[in-house]
Formats: sequence, C-alpha cells, structure tokens
Amino acid sequence: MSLEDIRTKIDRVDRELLKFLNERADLVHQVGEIKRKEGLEIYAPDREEKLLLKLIELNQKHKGRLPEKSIRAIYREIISAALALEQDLRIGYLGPAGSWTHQAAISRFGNSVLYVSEASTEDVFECVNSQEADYGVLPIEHSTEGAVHHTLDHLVDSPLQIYSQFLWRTETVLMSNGSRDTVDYIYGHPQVIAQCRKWLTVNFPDAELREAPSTSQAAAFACEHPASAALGTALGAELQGLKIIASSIDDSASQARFIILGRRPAPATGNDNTLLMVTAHDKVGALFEILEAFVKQGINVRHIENRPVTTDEVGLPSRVRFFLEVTGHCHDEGLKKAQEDVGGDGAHIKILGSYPVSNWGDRD
Ligand SMILES: O=C(O)C(=O)C[C@]1(C(=O)O)C=C[C@@H](O)C=C1
Repeated sequence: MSLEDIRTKIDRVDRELLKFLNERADLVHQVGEIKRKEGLEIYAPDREEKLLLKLIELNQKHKGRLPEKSIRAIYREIISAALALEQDLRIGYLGPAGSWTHQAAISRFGNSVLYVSEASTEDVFECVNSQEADYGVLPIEHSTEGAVHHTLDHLVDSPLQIYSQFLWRTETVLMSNGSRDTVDYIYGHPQVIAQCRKWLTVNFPDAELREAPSTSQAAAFACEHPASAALGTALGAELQGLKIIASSIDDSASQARFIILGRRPAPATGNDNTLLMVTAHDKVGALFEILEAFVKQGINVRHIENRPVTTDEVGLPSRVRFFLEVTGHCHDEGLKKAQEDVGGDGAHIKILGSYPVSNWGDRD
C-alpha cells in the first residue's frame, strides 16, 4: 500500500474516532446532569480505574499494538475532557507551576481541567475548603524520605478528607537553552542534586553544581545562559521554554504518594484503605491497645506514623498521636467497631479519608 493510501485510511479512522469521541461526550454530558441533580461527586476515580483496567485487559486479549502506558495516557485526556464537560473542574496544587505536585496533578486530571497554583500546603487546604477549587493535590509520602509531615499535620484540624490518592514516579530531567556539550554549570535544589549526584558525576564530571532555592528557580536561572542547565521536571522545562537534554537521571527510581483532598468522603470500592488519626493518653500500652482493637476485627494496620501533640493548655495530661493506615473503608462494620473500641479507651479517633488501594511499585 502506498503512503497516500495509508494516509487516506488513517483519515477515515480519525473521522470515525471523532464521531465516537463526540458520542462519548454526549453520554458524559448526561452523566454530569444526573450527578448534578443527585448532588453526586463529578470526579469518580474508582470508575476511571475500573474503566481503564477493562480496556487494558481487552487490549491484551486482542493483542493490540498499543502499550498500557499509551492507553492510560490517551484515556487520561479523554476523561479529562469529560470532567471539563461535566463541570469547570478546578484543581488546587502545591506550586509553583512546574512543581512535581503540578506534574503529578496533571497525570491524574489531564490537561482539560483548570489548575490553581497555591504557595503553601495551608493554601491548598484553604482553596478547597473555601470552594475556590474542587479538589486539592498534595504530596503525603516519598518512597525515599518517608511521610510528608506538613500534609499530615494540616489534616488534624481540617474538615476536608482524603478523597483519593495515587503514586507517581518523580523523574528528574536536565534542561537547558544550549546543548549537552555546552553545559558548564548546573542549577538544582540541593535535594534534587543529591538524588542525581552519581549520574551527574559520570555524565558532567566538570560541571559546577549550583544550589537553587527551588526547582522552578533553578529553571529560571538556566534560562539566562546557554552554558547553564537546571534539574527539574519535564513540565518545568516546557513552561520555561527550555530543552530537555537528558531525562530519567535519578540515581534510583523514586516515587511519591499524593493525596487528592475533597470536601466529601469517597464511596467504598471493595478494595480500600483508610487513614485515621488517634490521639490517646501517653501511658504504657497506649499503642498496643489501639492496635489490639484493629486486630480483633481482622483489620491490617499497614502503616503507623507518630506526631507530637501540641497544646496551649497547661496541666492537661500528656497525649500521643498516631496516624494509622488500615485496610478497609470507614463505612465497613469492622472498622466502625474498632473505632468504638479505641474510643471506649478514652482515645480520640478521626477518620482522615478512605480511598482505593495503590501500592508502591504498582504502576507508573
Ligand atoms: O462515569 C462517570 O461517573 C463519569 O463521570 C464519566 C467519566 C468518564 O469519562 O468515563 C468521567 C469522569 C469521572 O471521573 C469518571 C468517568
């Protein structure tokens, strides 16, 4: 078949695709109307995941040429367009623009929705609470550095809940106005330099490493001279108009867990985890009693993090605070019973959110 013939066939397939995409958009519009009438959440991550898994399975069965990564990327944008059609969805994220959280948020919500850059964790909470944004995206755990305490601490007094969470690989790129051969100095946040040190030593042994206060500031410095480069995100390079001269340069693969903050709890999917906070008296066996209540109900405590309890009131008995990630949904009977048990011992328990399971190394 000639090139012309193949292109004629591609044009025909594209016309069909467009027809189907618009047919899908009409159906999504109807879903949006029902959700608005019934006061349901527009964003349904569990439905998105089920839909994607079904398509990936179908593709494998029919030996489709497209890899899973491409199917996810294509559908990410189709669903992003759907979300934008259903509602002018606004997503607040921990900025600045081009940050890892920004890139992670786009990997989840696609390019058709609106993004609002927030300067601090507190601002992300505030924009969702005040309804300036529908959802907020924040990091909660790094595979190398552990929990992001700043995010956990803000959940303590907030009426907001974790609506969903996801994992995202934090891949560093090297960006510049020049080419690989012209780089004399490289800017980067100290933590990012540390993450890529071995690669930098092997590939740029003579380049001077210069510390920058943030990844976006590093990119801004690199814009000034073609002999300089910066470490950061692919999105940061795009936003600054810099070329990516090397990618995936981290010494070891690192992932981060992000939460999607919402105003309402997420529905149960049958495979959920729940994050809860327990504040108990500081006494012998405090943690043992808490854990026992969950064990009795056959609930697995997957992760424990403890944080100091601050109080302005002098004379109050000292207390300890634990953040526990447990298996199950907060509406499960077993979890409710465990909660009652813990509460009966004088401890205070607060549900911070139930969300579908996602484990380290599950996917990109
Ligand atoms: O099924 C829904 O609830 C929809 O709103 C449709 C749809 C989709 O495009 O398939 C869009 C957004 C949701 O997050 C999940 C799925």
